[in-house]
Amino acid sequence: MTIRKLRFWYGEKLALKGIDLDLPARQVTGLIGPSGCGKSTLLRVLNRMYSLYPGQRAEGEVRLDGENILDNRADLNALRARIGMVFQKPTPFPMTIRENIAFGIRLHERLGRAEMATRIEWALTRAALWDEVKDRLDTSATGLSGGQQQRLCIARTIAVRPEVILLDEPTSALDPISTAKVEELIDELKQDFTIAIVTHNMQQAARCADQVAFFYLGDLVEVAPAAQLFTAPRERRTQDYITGRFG
Ligand SMILES: Nc1ncnc2c1ncn2[C@@H]1O[C@H](COP(=O)(O)OP(=O)(O)OP(=O)(O)O)[C@@H](O)[C@H]1O
Repeated sequence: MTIRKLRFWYGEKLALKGIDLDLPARQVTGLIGPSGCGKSTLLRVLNRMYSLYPGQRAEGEVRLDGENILDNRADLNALRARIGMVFQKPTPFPMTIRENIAFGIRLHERLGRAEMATRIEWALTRAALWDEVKDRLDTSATGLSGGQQQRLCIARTIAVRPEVILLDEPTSALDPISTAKVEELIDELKQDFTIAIVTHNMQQAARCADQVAFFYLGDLVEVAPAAQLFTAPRERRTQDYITGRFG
């Protein structure tokens, strides 16, 4: 995914001021920066979520396999299958574990019963949840722990086989053990998916991300391989942020 000259407005307010960033295939890109710098806004642009809100608009290019997804002619339903999103708080639907996965698949594909069962098992296995839920697929997803619910949301996202997965602070509501599981999962998923993760946790960015992008007040200040950004940042503002001088 390539982002070029991306500007984004909430009404009159310019929230992204001209972003150029590549999300390399099968790598994890960490998005960091102080509160309000535009990280979540960027994710909302990348899956066109803003289109639901009048007064919000984007300018520039976000290309996925060559197609500019900001183009008004882009098919939003198809796009949401290609670009999945996982939010900060686990958001299982109030239905069974099986139905949580099947629901999203049905929006995009018609699968026979056996194929559906295979796809559900595949998604739950890839999300490292299958062993914990295989005997309770027809019970309510709301009975799962927070960490399990978040892995269910990841399973629901990958079940439609997207190309890109956007994660908005996916572990901020989880305990350390569940966080470690989700981080392991991210590492595993990057073999097949292009991943962007917003995080406030710099250790998490250092652990999970191949490259890290530092945002400040709507600008992309610096992007570099994680090891470099955290040990030898080029920009003073990055240095100040990672050493805790602000934010
Ligand atoms: N719905 C909205 N209407 C107007 N301005 C908004 C809206 N949502 C966000 N903003 C503004 O856009 C800017 C970027 O916000 P955004 O939520 O993307 O930041 P963030 O880096 O994700 O912050 P946080 O780390 O706190 O989640 C902020 O100045 C914010 O106040």
